Amino acid sequence: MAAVPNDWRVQLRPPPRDTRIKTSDVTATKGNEFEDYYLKRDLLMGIYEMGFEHPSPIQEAAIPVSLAGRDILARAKNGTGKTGAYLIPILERADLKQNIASALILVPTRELALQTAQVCKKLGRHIEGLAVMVSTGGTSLKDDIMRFYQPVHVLVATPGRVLDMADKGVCKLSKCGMLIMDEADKLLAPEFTQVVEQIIGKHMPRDRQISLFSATFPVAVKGFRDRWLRKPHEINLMDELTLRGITQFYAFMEESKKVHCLNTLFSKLQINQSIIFCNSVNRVELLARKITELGYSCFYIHAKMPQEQRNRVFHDFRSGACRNLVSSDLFTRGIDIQAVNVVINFDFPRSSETYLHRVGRSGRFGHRGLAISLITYEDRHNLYRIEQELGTEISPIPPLVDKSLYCA
Ligand SMILES: Nc1ncnc2c1ncn2[C@@H]1O[C@H](COP(=O)(O)OP(=O)(O)OP(=O)(O)O)[C@@H](O)[C@H]1O
Repeated sequence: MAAVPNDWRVQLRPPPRDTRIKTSDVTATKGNEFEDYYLKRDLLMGIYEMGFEHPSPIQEAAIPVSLAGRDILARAKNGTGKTGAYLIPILERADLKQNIASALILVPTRELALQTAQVCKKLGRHIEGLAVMVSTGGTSLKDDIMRFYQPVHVLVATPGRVLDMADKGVCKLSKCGMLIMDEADKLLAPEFTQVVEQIIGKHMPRDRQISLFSATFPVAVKGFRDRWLRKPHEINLMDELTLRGITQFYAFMEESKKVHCLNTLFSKLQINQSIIFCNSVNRVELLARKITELGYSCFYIHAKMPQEQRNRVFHDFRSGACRNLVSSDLFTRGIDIQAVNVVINFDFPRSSETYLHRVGRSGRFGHRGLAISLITYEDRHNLYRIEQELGTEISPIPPLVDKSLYCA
């Protein structure tokens, strides 16, 4: 019997369908299909096998423009599919005939680099010969150098290591015509800007496409945009700032009562997985110890831990080995763990950007989530300011939190 054009779809092995309710942050689409973008079949296969049935709003807005080669400045809410929005065009356009990188994806943390590379490999799993490489600080320089002698088509990296490799002449970016800056505003914070500008100015070809993605674009981004982007196509899908599916509460208390309060939250809430944020490395370790003493399972992670240990914690938490993770702002951006339904600000963040990215670790892809901030007298002005800046309401926590607000 002659093959019907669509029979390749029958052979696909997508994950079980996600039947949970989703908010309009991801469902309010124009009705496009991935097939509308004329993507190669082996890429489409990877997309469907990820369980992506239709493009999300940011994917609809960014994919066609990016395929056309234009610079992009895209702002969309946390967890609404920005990674796919930039990876799909890259995978479509990467030149597999040359053995040096066609695309560079810069991200601010090593864990996010690993996660992004994993998604890239999964989306591209049917693309024959595709080589995706991760290059970050905290790993052996020698191994990285050896790896660069192998073919690489898509490079996911943190800025410092890639500049080091490019300066040494090991990482060749002369034909790298696509640059993505994910969590772009973080990459343009003082500690990164110069490094990023050197990568572009010294090592990338003049004819390059630069795309910036984030949920937050403070004014600091403007200078960079004016210097490096050429008539960027601007996308802003943030008519309101916080995610629709996330319910936000605060609990007012003295500093000394916070651990007791956390204990109560653990016993009362239905936590699938939680991330608990502290404002310093010391406080992360102290709190993790206290939670363990209370008898709850808990991992912790921060940037001062050895990289191997960080990787292990990230991997084990992601695979569900532990219910709670205490973290510094290392995990504030980009980390995508679908099982996290509760975020707790044990320490209240100082900026509205940090608040937004932290609470966005729950409620991924339009699902429901709960964000609870423990507020002391000193935090009261901050709470008010952040509420104003985000135009959102953070209410006092009720004695009983309705489970339907944050459980599937
Ligand atoms: N079209 C789609 N259909 C179904 N699920 C999707 C689709 N696109 C992305 N997802 C899923 O949604 C989740 C969030 O996506 P992603 O991590 O790309 O969000 P993001 O916008 O980059 O978030 P953040 O701003 O926090 O970095 C992921 O688990 C991803 O697999």
